[in-house]
Amino acid sequence: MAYRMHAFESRPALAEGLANRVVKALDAAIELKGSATIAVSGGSTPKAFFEVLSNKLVEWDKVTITLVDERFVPADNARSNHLLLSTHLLKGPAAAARVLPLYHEAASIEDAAAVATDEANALGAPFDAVILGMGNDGHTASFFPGGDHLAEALDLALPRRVMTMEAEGAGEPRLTFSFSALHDARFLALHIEGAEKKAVLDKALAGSDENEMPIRAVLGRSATKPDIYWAP
Ligand SMILES: O=C1O[C@H](COP(=O)(O)O)[C@@H](O)[C@H](O)[C@H]1O
Repeated sequence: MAYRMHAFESRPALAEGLANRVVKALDAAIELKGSATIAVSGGSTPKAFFEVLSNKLVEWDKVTITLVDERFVPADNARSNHLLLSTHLLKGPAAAARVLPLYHEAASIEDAAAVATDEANALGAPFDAVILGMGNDGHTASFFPGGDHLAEALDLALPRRVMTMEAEGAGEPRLTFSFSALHDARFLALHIEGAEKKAVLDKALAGSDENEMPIRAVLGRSATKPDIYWAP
């Protein structure tokens, strides 16, 4: 598996280092095509990184931010990844960014996924930056072990899209970008923190079964070599 490891002494140092690298990716995209796109993860890990990034000087009005995955809950739900984004990233200079939510009020989660897919396709591909996280079960985005649509989600032959996912470990039904929409980001990062996540990463790197640990798809088959950002 090919990847670059960036190990930091502390979580604040990681947040600063990753934010600076993301600024570089966004600036380069704006310079090249006048706009930039970034898809970020939810969960607890990205909070400090979001706080640092929100204060960076970027032409944020030219940036569209979306989520790699979302719970099928409205944006005011405490478990919404969108709420995390609104609270920790969409403030200060970054408040000028455009946001593309994955959750939409719709008759069904499938309808919401179709709306999110159409909106994302209008952005153009690939993403300029994708920041993935990882759960202790080896999931990333909403590619959960045992997920009802895991095989389709990881199939690079299928089109870029937002799809639905249900899994025992996922809690609510989920919306997630397909691996085909994420793997070729111009900058592809995996952001993990702590000894437990490092042990999960080491286990993932030592094996090949993507059904057991879907993060292996990212580490083994991404068109873009992933940059792993880790701090104890
Ligand atoms: O369910 C999710 O979890 C992962 C990891 O979250 P963390 O709390 O362990 O940092 C996250 O990457 C994903 O976006 C989120 O929906």
